[in-house]
Amino acid sequence: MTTLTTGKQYGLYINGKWEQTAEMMEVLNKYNQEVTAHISVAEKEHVDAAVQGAKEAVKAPFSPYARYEVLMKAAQLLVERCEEFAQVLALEVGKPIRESRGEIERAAQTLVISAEEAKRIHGEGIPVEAAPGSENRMAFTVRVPVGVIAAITPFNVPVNLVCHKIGPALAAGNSVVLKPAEVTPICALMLAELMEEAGLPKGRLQVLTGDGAKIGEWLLENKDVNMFTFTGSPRVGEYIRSKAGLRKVALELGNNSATIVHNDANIEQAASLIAQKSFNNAGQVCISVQRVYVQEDIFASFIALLKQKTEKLVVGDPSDESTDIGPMIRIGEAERVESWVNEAVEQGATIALGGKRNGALYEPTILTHVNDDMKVCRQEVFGPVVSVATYKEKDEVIAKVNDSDYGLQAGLFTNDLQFAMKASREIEVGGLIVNDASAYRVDHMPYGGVKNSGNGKEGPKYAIEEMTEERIIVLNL
Ligand SMILES: NC(=O)c1ccc[n+]([C@@H]2O[C@H](COP(=O)([O-])OP(=O)(O)OC[C@H]3O[C@@H](n4cnc5c(N)ncnc54)[C@H](O)[C@@H]3O)[C@@H](O)[C@H]2O)c1
Ligand SMILES: O=C[C@H](O)CS(=O)(=O)O
Repeated sequence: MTTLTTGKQYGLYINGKWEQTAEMMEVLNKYNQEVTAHISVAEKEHVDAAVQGAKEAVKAPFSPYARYEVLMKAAQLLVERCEEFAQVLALEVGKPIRESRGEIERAAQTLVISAEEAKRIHGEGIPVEAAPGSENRMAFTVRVPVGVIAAITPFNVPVNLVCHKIGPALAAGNSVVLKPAEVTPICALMLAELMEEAGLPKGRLQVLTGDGAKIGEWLLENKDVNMFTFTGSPRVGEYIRSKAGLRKVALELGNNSATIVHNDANIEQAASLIAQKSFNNAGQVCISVQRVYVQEDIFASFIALLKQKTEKLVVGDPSDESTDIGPMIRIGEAERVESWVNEAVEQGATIALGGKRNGALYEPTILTHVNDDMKVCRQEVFGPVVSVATYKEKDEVIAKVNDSDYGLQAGLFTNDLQFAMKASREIEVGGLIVNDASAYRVDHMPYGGVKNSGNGKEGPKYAIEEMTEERIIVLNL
């Protein structure tokens, strides 16, 4: 197998072999909607073979240092092939080429961090001798792999979010059965090829493509899967949790991220960062800024700056070096966003900028005069739309941010240390970003939400904790 070029047909990656199926599925170029490649469609027998192979592979020795070497080598290969991967991302996601390169650079870092963590997995001494009657005992814990991990990933960041699953899972000594999003599967298949070249033992990584709901169901039915790690929509996440039984489940789900701009903030900086972080990847980022709350004294000047900066963003062909915003993942998704904006306008919102659609391209859109119950505020837009509302008091805005089913990350621009500390105590999120927008992430930080945004943390160190079991060893001396 080589990399994506138009017309290519991809197989499933099972037990180190590429297997093409009779039924194939189209992968579209998201900018021109042309068929660019075909992927294989896994059936139940393929799912079971992949899980069985993963279960066998986990029994073979694979030392922490060997895991470190494989992951470091994979990171190096990814850096060398950055351009090739980025071109594929631009095609299959519609992600602008400069942003695509950024994703590949981050993914390589995620693999490096995972490699480093492979050498640091450790337990602790437990002073059991402190208990009466246990004077002659000693104890310590070790962390052991959970076994076979099913990793199910979304379309929007298909290289780095796959690396956030396979990196820590392999570093911890597990096997992985990966099910990438059906609309953006090619990069995951290329990653499997790269892992093999980096020396990953056969069977440690299996990749299944095809119908997400069917493969998901067969994975859930297979009792040899020990853990599910899922990134995607709350609807599917909740379903997986309901069917996984007593097995481990880690969920990274959606958000309708809020960012506060207080009247003492650097408004220029806030407007620049919010303009950038509301519209990256056409707003299809789980921590993308969706709700902005601006202190009412500075509303007019903030909106003027935000418009000025957003107007400069170039919408168009993701392969073009000058493009800032490419197409959404499907024309239907752009139509949904258009209908939500139109509905908000009917309910009293004003379009300060944008609001127009051309196929899958939706212009970066700023809404004002919104209320918290409009879909564009209450639900996850997952598109290039930001809604700006005002507030008077600190308690009021904290309550507004918290009036959400979600809680992944939030942003706060302020120079008031007391406010920043109050917000860090009271805002219900997995991460609060002070003097930046909600969409800040580096790959070694703990990352994950509360409420309907999920549970469990990613970032290799934290994911490894989820992907291992703590076992206590007690010595009776
Ligand atoms: N919190 C995070 O880190 C994070 C990161 C990226 C995306 N997301 C969220 O992902 C969503 C967008 O991604 P999406 O549209 O690809 O999500 P999605 O839930 O539609 O799909 C995610 C994955 O689940 C698979 N799937 C679909 N039905 C399934 C089923 N019944 N059982 C098992 N798997 C099934 C899909 O094929 C895909 O691989 C947004 O809500 C976004 O916020 C969250
Ligand atoms: O879509 C959500 C992603 O987790 C954000 S990031 O690409 O990891 O920064």
